[in-house]
Amino acid sequence: MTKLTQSPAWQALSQLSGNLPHMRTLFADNPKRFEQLSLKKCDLFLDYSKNRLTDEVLQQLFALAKDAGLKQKITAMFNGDIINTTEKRAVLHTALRAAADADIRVDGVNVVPEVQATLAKMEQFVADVHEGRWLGYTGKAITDVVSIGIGGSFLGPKIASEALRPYWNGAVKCHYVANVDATSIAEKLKLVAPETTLFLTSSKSFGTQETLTNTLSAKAWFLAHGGTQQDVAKHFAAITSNVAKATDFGIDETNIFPMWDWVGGRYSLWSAIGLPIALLIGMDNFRELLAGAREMDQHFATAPLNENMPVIMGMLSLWYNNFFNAQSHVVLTYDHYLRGLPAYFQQLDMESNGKSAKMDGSQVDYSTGPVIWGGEGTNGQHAYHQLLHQGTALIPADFIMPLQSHNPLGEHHIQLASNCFGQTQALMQGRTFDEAMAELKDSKLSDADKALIAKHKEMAGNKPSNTILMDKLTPKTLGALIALYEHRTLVQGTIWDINSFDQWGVELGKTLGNDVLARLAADSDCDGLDASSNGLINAFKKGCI
Ligand SMILES: O=P(O)(O)OC[C@H]1O[C@H](O)[C@H](O)[C@@H](O)[C@@H]1O
Repeated sequence: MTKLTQSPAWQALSQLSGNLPHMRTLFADNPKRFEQLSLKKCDLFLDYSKNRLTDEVLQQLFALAKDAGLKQKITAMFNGDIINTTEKRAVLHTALRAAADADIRVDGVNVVPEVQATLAKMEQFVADVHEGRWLGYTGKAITDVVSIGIGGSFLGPKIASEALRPYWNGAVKCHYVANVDATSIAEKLKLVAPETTLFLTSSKSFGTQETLTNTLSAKAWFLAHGGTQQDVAKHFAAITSNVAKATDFGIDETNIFPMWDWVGGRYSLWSAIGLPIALLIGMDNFRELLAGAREMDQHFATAPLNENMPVIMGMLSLWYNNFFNAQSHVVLTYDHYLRGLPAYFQQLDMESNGKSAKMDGSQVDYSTGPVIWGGEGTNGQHAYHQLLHQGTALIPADFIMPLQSHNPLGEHHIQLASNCFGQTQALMQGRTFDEAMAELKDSKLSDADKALIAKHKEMAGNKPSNTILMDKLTPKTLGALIALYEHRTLVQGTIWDINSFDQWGVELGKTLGNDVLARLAADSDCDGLDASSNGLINAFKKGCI
């Protein structure tokens, strides 16, 4: 057993997990449960009362966090200490949204002035595009931006853009290309004209196969459709920490926006990687997004553990993962604009906490990051919610809903809210056999059939959920919400003693992909790998099955 699983708090939680009253009882026994187990911070309201929680459980969860040195880890992150130890890097996405006069040092140098200078460069660029000063090769203003990137250099900007649709100012359209599948870029290029299109390549490393291939194809298309080599500087820009590679590739140095090795890809939408967002919503709104995240940072850095929203959410999810064998966690957004958020949180959390080596290299003997998945409500209610209610797996859920809609229309929003709250209630209380029988009272079924159907209608309930509310979805509330989930990830990674900021598994995939590429391109048949891989590669080379 490891130090963690032997710790008194872990042992106590293990005991408590088997001896808890049903949540129905917890609510019936304490009329103040909602007031006591909810909090409002940074324009977000968290109701965590529908969880398998007692005061004792909470105390032990916070004791576990304290023993794991969570407070110290939070401070170390904000200070720019090298907490990404396998890559020897600081983890400072928080510096990207820090106050302009903050002093955050990496290797003794304050990084905030560089961040502010980049924001100023973004501001100028966005203004030039919006106000028609940035002209294409025929002298026309830019109407379309094609943003090329993948992973952290794609999903954050795409999802945030989608979420902030009501704030688009209409100056430009933005199209995202990630997949190396040619269909992805081919379909986008059908929508744009070379003389009015700006290509933005987002790649921290400027070495990612998909992104470079898509950028090369974009450039070839540009040159084949009227643009010349001299015109490239008017139509291609990049965001990268590898300026040399980007200039070698042919991007004009003045069109390069910097990022830094202390920003992880999946934490980078706050940097110039967020340029497509700024082009859609304007720089003032982009700064609001940063301000929302900054507020959450201040809260996370200063609030005591038991009043700290990311800590509470992180510890609750860990409670189910480690003590109830919950292998997945579902995020359900009751807002169409937030429909992409589950996929973004999936990347954020699973790439961060999908680890099994501890910081010292030894293996964990407890489960770590769960599968994160989800979708928008109410759609999921007519599909996978069935399994949430009656399946054999315990799946804790986060429900997220703004109280005011950007599209107030008839009864839509009140119905949406009724579904959201109704689902959390159903998950918590379930339905007893007697209740199911009572519902069947007036049916014409025989008593035996009534009893049989009641067995199928019976639901254990006691299924945990959090509900996160905000007045309205704005750049600021979105910033706070995303930062909340970022910090929740750190909380769990700290308790599990894993590095939430590297991604060696993803990198193995990249390396093997390159090896296979060489074999696919070779003249001779492949026979050097396992029989399955040889067979698949040779089938591709033949071009038919
Ligand atoms: O921004 P890039 O260097 O092109 O990297 C794009 C992505 O590559 C890999 O998949 C990493 O695991 C991601 O974290 C990263 O965001």
